[in-house]
Amino acid sequence: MKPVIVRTREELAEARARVEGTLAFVPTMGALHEGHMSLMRQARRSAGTVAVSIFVNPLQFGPGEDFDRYPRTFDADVEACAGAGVDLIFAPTRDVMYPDEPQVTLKAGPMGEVVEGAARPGHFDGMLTVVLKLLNLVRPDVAIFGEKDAQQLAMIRRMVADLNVPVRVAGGPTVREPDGLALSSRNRYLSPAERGTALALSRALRAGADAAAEGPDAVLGAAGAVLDKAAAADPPLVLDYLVLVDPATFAPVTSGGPAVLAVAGRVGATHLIDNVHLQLGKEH
Ligand SMILES: Nc1ncnc2c1ncn2[C@@H]1O[C@H](COP(=O)(O)OP(=O)(O)OP(=O)(O)O)[C@@H](O)[C@H]1O
Ligand SMILES: CC(C)(CO)[C@@H](O)C(=O)[O-]
Ligand code: BAL
Repeated sequence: MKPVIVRTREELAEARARVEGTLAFVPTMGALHEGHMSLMRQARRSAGTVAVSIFVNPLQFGPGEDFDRYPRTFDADVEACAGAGVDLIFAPTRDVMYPDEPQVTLKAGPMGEVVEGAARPGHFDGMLTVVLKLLNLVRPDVAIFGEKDAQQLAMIRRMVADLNVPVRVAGGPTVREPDGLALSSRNRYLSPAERGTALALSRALRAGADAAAEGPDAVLGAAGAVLDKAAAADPPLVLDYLVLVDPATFAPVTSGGPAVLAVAGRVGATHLIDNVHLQLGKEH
Protein backbone atom coordinates (compact mmCIF):
# COMPACT_ATOMS: atom_id res chain seq x y z
CA MET A 1 0.00 0.00 0.00
CA LYS A 2 1.19 3.52 -0.85
CA PRO A 3 1.60 5.78 2.20
CA VAL A 4 -0.71 8.77 2.54
CA ILE A 5 1.33 11.95 1.99
CA VAL A 6 0.35 15.06 3.95
CA ARG A 7 2.04 18.44 3.60
CA THR A 8 0.18 20.88 5.84
CA ARG A 9 -0.58 20.95 9.56
CA GLU A 10 -4.31 20.73 8.78
CA GLU A 11 -3.88 17.63 6.57
CA LEU A 12 -1.70 16.07 9.25
CA ALA A 13 -4.27 16.80 11.98
CA GLU A 14 -7.00 15.13 9.89
CA ALA A 15 -4.84 12.07 9.20
CA ARG A 16 -3.85 11.89 12.89
CA ALA A 17 -7.49 11.99 13.96
CA ARG A 18 -8.16 8.92 11.78
CA VAL A 19 -5.43 6.84 13.50
CA GLU A 20 -6.86 4.14 15.75
CA GLY A 21 -4.54 2.42 18.21
CA THR A 22 -0.84 3.16 18.63
CA LEU A 23 1.31 5.38 16.41
CA ALA A 24 5.07 5.04 15.91
CA PHE A 25 7.00 7.95 14.38
CA VAL A 26 10.36 8.11 12.58
CA PRO A 27 11.56 11.70 11.95
CA THR A 28 14.02 12.05 9.04
CA MET A 29 15.58 14.57 6.71
CA GLY A 30 14.91 12.31 3.69
CA ALA A 31 17.51 10.86 1.30
CA LEU A 32 16.40 7.60 2.86
CA HIS A 33 18.70 4.59 3.07
CA GLU A 34 18.72 1.18 4.73
CA GLY A 35 19.43 2.78 8.14
CA HIS A 36 16.16 4.69 7.94
CA MET A 37 14.38 1.59 6.61
CA SER A 38 15.47 -0.42 9.63
CA LEU A 39 13.98 2.27 11.92
CA MET A 40 10.75 2.13 9.91
CA ARG A 41 10.62 -1.67 10.26
CA GLN A 42 11.22 -1.27 14.01
CA ALA A 43 8.34 1.22 14.04
CA ARG A 44 6.17 -1.28 12.13
CA ARG A 45 6.82 -3.85 14.89
CA SER A 46 6.09 -1.30 17.67
CA ALA A 47 2.71 0.12 16.67
CA GLY A 48 -0.37 -0.30 14.51
CA THR A 49 0.33 2.83 12.44
CA VAL A 50 3.71 4.18 11.26
CA ALA A 51 4.39 7.83 10.38
CA VAL A 52 7.60 9.25 8.88
CA SER A 53 8.48 12.92 8.51
CA ILE A 54 10.73 14.22 5.76
CA PHE A 55 11.99 17.73 6.47
CA VAL A 56 15.45 19.25 6.09
CA ASN A 57 15.40 21.53 9.11
CA PRO A 58 17.22 24.81 8.43
CA LEU A 59 17.49 25.58 12.16
CA GLN A 60 20.00 22.78 12.80
CA PHE A 61 22.46 23.79 10.06
CA GLY A 62 25.14 26.39 10.79
CA PRO A 63 26.36 29.00 8.31
CA GLY A 64 28.68 27.28 5.83
CA GLU A 65 27.12 23.84 6.45
CA ASP A 66 25.42 21.81 3.70
CA PHE A 67 21.76 22.88 4.06
CA ASP A 68 21.49 24.02 0.42
CA ARG A 69 23.12 20.94 -1.08
CA TYR A 70 21.66 18.39 1.38
CA PRO A 71 20.30 15.55 -0.86
CA ARG A 72 16.58 15.80 -1.58
CA THR A 73 15.19 12.61 -3.18
CA PHE A 74 11.47 12.77 -2.42
CA ASP A 75 10.12 10.30 -5.02
CA ALA A 76 12.63 7.61 -4.07
CA ASP A 77 11.89 8.32 -0.39
CA VAL A 78 8.18 7.66 -0.92
CA GLU A 79 9.06 4.32 -2.58
CA ALA A 80 11.34 3.40 0.35
CA CYS A 81 8.58 4.24 2.84
CA ALA A 82 6.07 2.16 0.86
CA GLY A 83 8.51 -0.78 0.92
CA ALA A 84 8.89 -0.52 4.70
CA GLY A 85 5.14 -0.47 5.34
CA VAL A 86 4.87 3.21 6.31
CA ASP A 87 1.26 4.47 6.51
CA LEU A 88 1.74 8.23 6.66
CA ILE A 89 4.41 10.65 5.39
CA PHE A 90 4.49 14.21 6.72
CA ALA A 91 6.51 16.29 4.25
CA PRO A 92 6.09 19.94 5.23
CA THR A 93 7.67 22.91 3.50
CA ARG A 94 9.76 25.42 5.46
CA ASP A 95 6.73 27.77 5.57
CA VAL A 96 4.56 25.05 7.11
CA MET A 97 7.10 24.37 9.87
CA TYR A 98 8.16 27.99 10.35
CA PRO A 99 5.35 30.27 9.13
CA ASP A 100 6.98 33.12 11.09
CA GLU A 101 10.62 33.63 11.99
CA PRO A 102 10.76 31.56 15.21
CA GLN A 103 11.11 33.64 18.39
CA VAL A 104 10.83 30.90 20.99
CA THR A 105 13.26 28.03 20.48
CA LEU A 106 14.78 25.35 22.67
CA LYS A 107 18.21 25.61 24.26
CA ALA A 108 19.95 22.27 24.47
CA GLY A 109 22.00 23.40 27.51
CA PRO A 110 25.54 22.37 28.43
CA MET A 111 25.12 18.85 27.01
CA GLY A 112 24.38 20.44 23.64
CA GLU A 113 27.65 22.35 23.65
CA VAL A 114 30.05 19.42 23.93
CA VAL A 115 31.34 16.85 21.41
CA GLU A 116 29.15 17.20 18.24
CA GLY A 117 27.65 20.38 19.73
CA ALA A 118 31.14 21.92 19.96
CA ALA A 119 31.85 20.96 16.33
CA ARG A 120 28.44 22.34 15.20
CA PRO A 121 27.52 25.27 17.51
CA GLY A 122 23.73 25.68 17.80
CA HIS A 123 23.03 22.39 16.02
CA PHE A 124 21.31 20.69 18.97
CA ASP A 125 19.20 23.79 19.75
CA GLY A 126 17.79 23.67 16.21
CA MET A 127 17.43 19.89 16.23
CA LEU A 128 15.54 19.81 19.56
CA THR A 129 13.31 22.70 18.47
CA VAL A 130 12.16 20.87 15.33
CA VAL A 131 11.84 17.50 17.08
CA LEU A 132 9.58 19.00 19.77
CA LYS A 133 7.50 20.73 17.06
CA LEU A 134 7.20 17.46 15.14
CA LEU A 135 6.23 15.53 18.29
CA ASN A 136 3.58 18.16 19.09
CA LEU A 137 2.15 17.90 15.57
CA VAL A 138 2.31 14.10 15.12
CA ARG A 139 1.59 13.14 18.77
CA PRO A 140 3.07 9.61 18.48
CA ASP A 141 3.09 6.98 21.22
CA VAL A 142 6.69 6.10 20.36
CA ALA A 143 9.36 8.03 18.44
CA ILE A 144 12.33 6.13 17.03
CA PHE A 145 15.82 7.57 16.40
CA GLY A 146 19.06 5.97 15.19
CA GLU A 147 21.94 5.19 17.53
CA LYS A 148 24.30 6.45 14.79
CA ASP A 149 23.43 9.96 16.03
CA ALA A 150 24.13 8.97 19.63
CA GLN A 151 24.31 12.45 21.13
CA GLN A 152 21.12 13.44 19.28
CA LEU A 153 19.34 10.43 20.79
CA ALA A 154 20.69 11.21 24.27
CA MET A 155 19.62 14.88 23.92
CA ILE A 156 16.11 13.90 22.81
CA ARG A 157 15.77 11.52 25.77
CA ARG A 158 16.88 14.36 28.04
CA MET A 159 14.44 16.84 26.46
CA VAL A 160 11.56 14.37 26.87
CA ALA A 161 12.49 13.85 30.53
CA ASP A 162 13.15 17.52 31.34
CA LEU A 163 10.03 18.85 29.58
CA ASN A 164 7.68 15.92 30.38
CA VAL A 165 6.96 15.28 26.71
CA PRO A 166 4.35 12.49 26.53
CA VAL A 167 6.17 10.10 24.20
CA ARG A 168 8.30 6.97 24.54
CA VAL A 169 11.70 7.32 22.85
CA ALA A 170 13.35 4.24 21.31
CA GLY A 171 16.78 3.86 19.69
CA GLY A 172 17.56 1.70 16.67
CA PRO A 173 20.95 0.06 16.00
CA THR A 174 23.35 1.57 13.44
CA VAL A 175 23.16 -0.08 10.02
CA ARG A 176 26.52 -0.39 8.25
CA GLU A 177 27.88 -1.22 4.81
CA PRO A 178 29.54 -4.68 4.66
CA ASP A 179 32.96 -2.99 5.09
CA GLY A 180 31.82 -1.19 8.27
CA LEU A 181 31.01 2.33 7.00
CA ALA A 182 27.91 3.58 8.84
CA LEU A 183 25.13 4.40 6.39
CA SER A 184 24.52 8.14 6.16
CA SER A 185 22.71 10.36 3.69
CA ARG A 186 25.97 12.30 3.45
CA ASN A 187 27.91 9.24 2.17
CA ARG A 188 26.66 10.07 -1.32
CA TYR A 189 28.88 13.18 -1.30
CA LEU A 190 32.01 10.97 -1.09
CA SER A 191 34.23 10.18 -4.09
CA PRO A 192 35.62 6.61 -4.12
CA ALA A 193 38.94 7.86 -2.70
CA GLU A 194 37.18 9.87 0.03
CA ARG A 195 35.05 6.86 0.89
CA GLY A 196 38.28 4.83 1.33
CA THR A 197 39.55 7.38 3.84
CA ALA A 198 36.16 7.58 5.60
CA LEU A 199 36.39 3.87 6.43
CA ALA A 200 38.93 4.83 9.10
CA LEU A 201 36.08 6.05 11.33
CA SER A 202 34.47 2.63 11.76
CA ARG A 203 37.87 0.88 11.78
CA ALA A 204 39.00 3.16 14.61
CA LEU A 205 35.86 2.32 16.58
CA ARG A 206 36.45 -1.40 16.09
CA ALA A 207 40.08 -1.07 17.21
CA GLY A 208 38.91 0.88 20.26
CA ALA A 209 36.20 -1.67 21.06
CA ASP A 210 38.75 -4.50 20.87
CA ALA A 211 40.77 -2.73 23.60
CA ALA A 212 37.76 -2.06 25.89
CA ALA A 213 38.78 -4.56 28.56
CA GLU A 214 42.09 -2.71 29.04
CA GLY A 215 40.42 0.58 29.97
CA PRO A 216 39.91 4.10 28.58
CA ASP A 217 43.51 5.00 27.68
CA ALA A 218 43.94 1.77 25.72
CA VAL A 219 40.67 2.40 23.83
CA LEU A 220 41.61 5.96 22.89
CA GLY A 221 45.16 4.87 22.00
CA ALA A 222 44.01 2.06 19.68
CA ALA A 223 41.35 4.16 17.95
CA GLY A 224 43.68 7.17 17.75
CA ALA A 225 46.37 5.13 15.96
CA VAL A 226 43.93 4.26 13.14
CA LEU A 227 42.82 7.89 12.86
CA ASP A 228 46.43 9.17 12.79
CA LYS A 229 47.07 7.01 9.72
CA ALA A 230 43.93 8.36 8.03
CA ALA A 231 45.06 11.92 8.79
CA ALA A 232 48.13 11.23 6.65
CA ALA A 233 46.13 9.58 3.82
CA ASP A 234 45.27 11.16 0.46
CA PRO A 235 42.63 12.56 0.76
CA PRO A 236 43.12 13.06 4.52
CA LEU A 237 40.67 12.65 7.37
CA VAL A 238 40.47 15.89 9.36
CA LEU A 239 39.49 14.74 12.84
CA ASP A 240 36.88 16.77 14.71
CA TYR A 241 36.87 14.62 17.85
CA LEU A 242 37.48 11.19 19.32
CA VAL A 243 35.91 10.90 22.79
CA LEU A 244 34.86 8.35 25.37
CA VAL A 245 31.72 9.60 27.03
CA ASP A 246 28.87 8.60 29.28
CA PRO A 247 26.01 7.34 27.04
CA ALA A 248 23.35 9.44 28.81
CA THR A 249 25.19 12.70 29.56
CA PHE A 250 28.05 12.78 27.05
CA ALA A 251 30.38 13.77 29.92
CA PRO A 252 33.91 12.31 29.60
CA VAL A 253 34.39 8.81 31.03
CA THR A 254 37.66 8.03 32.74
CA SER A 255 36.99 4.74 34.55
CA GLY A 256 35.34 1.36 33.98
CA GLY A 257 31.70 0.82 32.98
CA PRO A 258 29.41 1.60 30.04
CA ALA A 259 30.63 4.22 27.57
CA VAL A 260 30.19 5.51 24.05
CA LEU A 261 33.28 5.88 21.88
CA ALA A 262 32.29 8.64 19.45
CA VAL A 263 34.21 9.95 16.47
CA ALA A 264 33.66 12.63 13.85
CA GLY A 265 35.74 13.99 11.06
CA ARG A 266 35.71 15.59 7.67
CA VAL A 267 36.80 14.02 4.42
CA GLY A 268 36.84 16.71 1.75
CA ALA A 269 33.77 18.82 2.55
CA THR A 270 31.82 15.97 4.14
CA HIS A 271 31.24 15.80 7.91
CA LEU A 272 30.78 12.20 9.09
CA ILE A 273 30.07 10.78 12.53
CA ASP A 274 30.03 7.31 14.05
CA ASN A 275 30.09 5.68 17.49
CA VAL A 276 30.07 2.38 19.33
CA HIS A 277 28.84 1.35 22.77
CA LEU A 278 31.50 -0.25 25.00
CA GLN A 279 31.81 -1.86 28.39
CA LEU A 280 35.11 -0.48 29.72
CA GLY A 281 37.39 -2.46 31.97
CA LYS A 282 39.43 -0.67 34.64
CA GLU A 283 42.87 0.73 33.82
CA HIS A 284 45.63 -1.51 35.22
N1 LIG B 1 23.17 4.04 9.56
C1 LIG B 1 22.09 4.28 10.29
N2 LIG B 1 21.54 3.30 11.04
C2 LIG B 1 20.44 3.54 11.81
N3 LIG B 1 19.82 4.74 11.89
C3 LIG B 1 20.32 5.75 11.16
C4 LIG B 1 21.48 5.58 10.33
N4 LIG B 1 21.75 6.76 9.72
C5 LIG B 1 20.82 7.63 10.15
N5 LIG B 1 19.97 7.05 11.01
C6 LIG B 1 18.86 7.68 11.73
O1 LIG B 1 17.87 8.10 10.85
C7 LIG B 1 17.20 9.23 11.39
C8 LIG B 1 17.17 10.31 10.37
O2 LIG B 1 18.49 10.73 10.12
P1 LIG B 1 18.93 11.61 8.90
O3 LIG B 1 17.77 11.80 8.00
O4 LIG B 1 19.68 12.79 9.38
O5 LIG B 1 19.91 10.62 8.13
P2 LIG B 1 21.45 10.51 8.16
O6 LIG B 1 21.82 9.44 7.24
O7 LIG B 1 21.91 10.50 9.59
O8 LIG B 1 21.88 11.85 7.50
P3 LIG B 1 23.16 12.69 7.77
O9 LIG B 1 24.04 12.38 6.64
O10 LIG B 1 22.55 14.04 7.78
O11 LIG B 1 23.75 12.33 9.08
C9 LIG B 1 17.98 9.65 12.64
O12 LIG B 1 17.31 9.13 13.78
C10 LIG B 1 19.30 8.96 12.42
O13 LIG B 1 19.97 8.67 13.63
C1 LIG C 1 15.85 14.15 14.06
C2 LIG C 1 15.94 14.99 12.80
C3 LIG C 1 14.97 14.48 11.74
C4 LIG C 1 15.53 16.43 13.17
O1 LIG C 1 15.63 17.27 12.06
C5 LIG C 1 17.38 15.02 12.24
O2 LIG C 1 18.26 15.57 13.15
C6 LIG C 1 17.85 13.67 11.78
O3 LIG C 1 17.47 13.32 10.65
O4 LIG C 1 18.57 12.97 12.51
N1 BAL D 1 21.74 13.16 11.22
C1 BAL D 1 21.64 14.30 12.10
C2 BAL D 1 21.15 15.50 11.41
C3 BAL D 1 22.21 16.43 10.96
O1 BAL D 1 23.34 16.00 10.68
O2 BAL D 1 21.93 17.63 10.85
